Amino acid sequence: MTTPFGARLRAAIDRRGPLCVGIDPHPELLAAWELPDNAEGLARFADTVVTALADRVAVLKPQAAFFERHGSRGVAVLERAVAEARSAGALVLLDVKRGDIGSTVAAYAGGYFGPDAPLRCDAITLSPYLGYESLRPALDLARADGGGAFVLARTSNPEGGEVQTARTVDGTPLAQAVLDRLAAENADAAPLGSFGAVVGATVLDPSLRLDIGGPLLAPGLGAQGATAGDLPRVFGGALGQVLPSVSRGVLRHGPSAAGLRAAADREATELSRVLGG
Ligand SMILES: O=c1ccn([C@@H]2O[C@H](COP(=O)(O)O)[C@@H](O)[C@H]2O)c(=O)[nH]1
Repeated sequence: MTTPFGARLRAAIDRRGPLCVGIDPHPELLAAWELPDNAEGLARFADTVVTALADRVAVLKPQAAFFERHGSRGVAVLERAVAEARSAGALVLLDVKRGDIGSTVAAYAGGYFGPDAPLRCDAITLSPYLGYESLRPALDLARADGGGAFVLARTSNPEGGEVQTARTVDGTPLAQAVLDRLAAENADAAPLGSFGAVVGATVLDPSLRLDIGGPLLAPGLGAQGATAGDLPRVFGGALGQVLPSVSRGVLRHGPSAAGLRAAADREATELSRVLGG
């Protein structure tokens, strides 16, 4: 991939609107779609979402956990879904939240970035809570491959604040320290940096400086209670960098492709109204 992820994401949002839809095959959703809770059900679920949405939303975000719980057959389904979504025109952000010591992070990253990577995708999620620099091998590999990463800063779950509002040795709140590192990562990138932060749409923390020069993935809409109308308050002047993410709020409108498309279109219209573009 020669064009950096940030530029490809900006172009996709300009073309298709600011929406990321998650592919989260929860057991409850498989049941609601009358699919078996096994690799076969998973494959039909993923295929339905990719066929319905990969040609219209900017980003699809498979949640790896729901595939990995089915073992190697689930991971094979994930590999196919990622490849098919990308070839149908969506950017794929694989939600794996990897984080470890640097040498292990390098091994993880080799699975996602590089021409021969089995799960080659456009971007992944990373957890910086073993120390931001432990992520360096993944950030470097992503950059070299024209890929990107979204690093957890202030997550949408209520427990996140226990850790993320704690202060570093120099007194900076941990989430802010992550955001500051990402701003440095994106220095000089235009029109949008390739290294984003995860900041939940459920979180209201006006003290956070969100101007990182890269995208802000905002999960928490729909099932976790946030609405599009909350985004201006949560993101303030950084609203133009926000990539809202919805999983169950769209997926519960399946299994028909028409139902999924209508739900995604409603979300995109509402988000475009709030975010502009
Ligand atoms: O802070 C975070 C980071 C990631 N997620 C993931 O996003 C989706 C949310 O699903 P919904 O059904 O829209 O609630 C899920 O895959 C999470 O693991 C998050 O929610 N919050």
